[in-house]
Amino acid sequence: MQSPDPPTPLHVQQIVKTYQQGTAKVFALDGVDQKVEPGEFVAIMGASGSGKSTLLHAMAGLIDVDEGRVKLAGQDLSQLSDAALTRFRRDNLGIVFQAYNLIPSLTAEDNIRLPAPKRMAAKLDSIVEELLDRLDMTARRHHKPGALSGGEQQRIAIARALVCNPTILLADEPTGSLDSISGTQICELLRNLVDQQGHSIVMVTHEPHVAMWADRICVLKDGTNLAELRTDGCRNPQSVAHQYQQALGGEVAV
Ligand SMILES: Nc1ncnc2c1ncn2[C@@H]1O[C@H](COP(=O)(O)OP(=O)(O)OP(=O)(O)O)[C@@H](O)[C@H]1O
Repeated sequence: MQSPDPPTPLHVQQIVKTYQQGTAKVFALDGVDQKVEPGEFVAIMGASGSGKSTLLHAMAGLIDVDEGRVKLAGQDLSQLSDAALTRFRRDNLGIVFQAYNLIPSLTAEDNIRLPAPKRMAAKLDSIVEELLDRLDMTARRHHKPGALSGGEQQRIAIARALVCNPTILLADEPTGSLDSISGTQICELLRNLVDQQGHSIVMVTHEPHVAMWADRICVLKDGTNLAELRTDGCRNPQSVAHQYQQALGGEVAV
């Protein structure tokens, strides 16, 4: 018998999110759709204020939306209680931030272990070993974040995000605090997670040379889907910048 198809990792349907700014109501998201397939790497681009972070936070269930639905691994997040949502997020979602958000007093290895629930105890050692190896961080496992470079800290943050084997990895400007060499290494690492491990990734970035590592680029404008760009695996920042510029109808530096 054939095994059933895996559920769609992430399906965002017509989501609207407003904020009150003084007397004005701001539509941070105004009817956004997005579907991420298994093993797909999607970048979200857009000008400052276009809604990128709000979309990522809505995808992560970190904020409630006013309208529409966020389905993660087939589960409508609005149907879960707060406690159930917290558990569901831990088991199905990995999140990586620009600022790494590691606990300074814990070693690299203990930061990776942090999100794992008790029921994983028996297999946690081997999972952590494998993550340290896969992310080339075994030699640095006993160091605290303050003794690691930015790129190394981000590797540990990615390992921590993967420790529960999530359905999807969300990354908010993961290279934003890194020099270009470390940033490229993190992009290569994310790409390998998709190509070699079959992970699904959504990454917010405003940089064409980072977005080019994705399979597909969703361009937001004023909280709406403006365009979908395909990278076709050619890793060409000029081509991405050109398509992005055309979509926005303005100048974008590479
Ligand atoms: N907590 C909040 N309260 C009020 N307004 C908010 C809040 N968060 C976001 N906004 C507004 O929603 C809109 C979208 O913001 P968002 O941070 O999602 O944009 P962005 O594309 O991520 O921007 P940037 O690239 O500058 O980070 C902006 O107009 C912003 O001012």
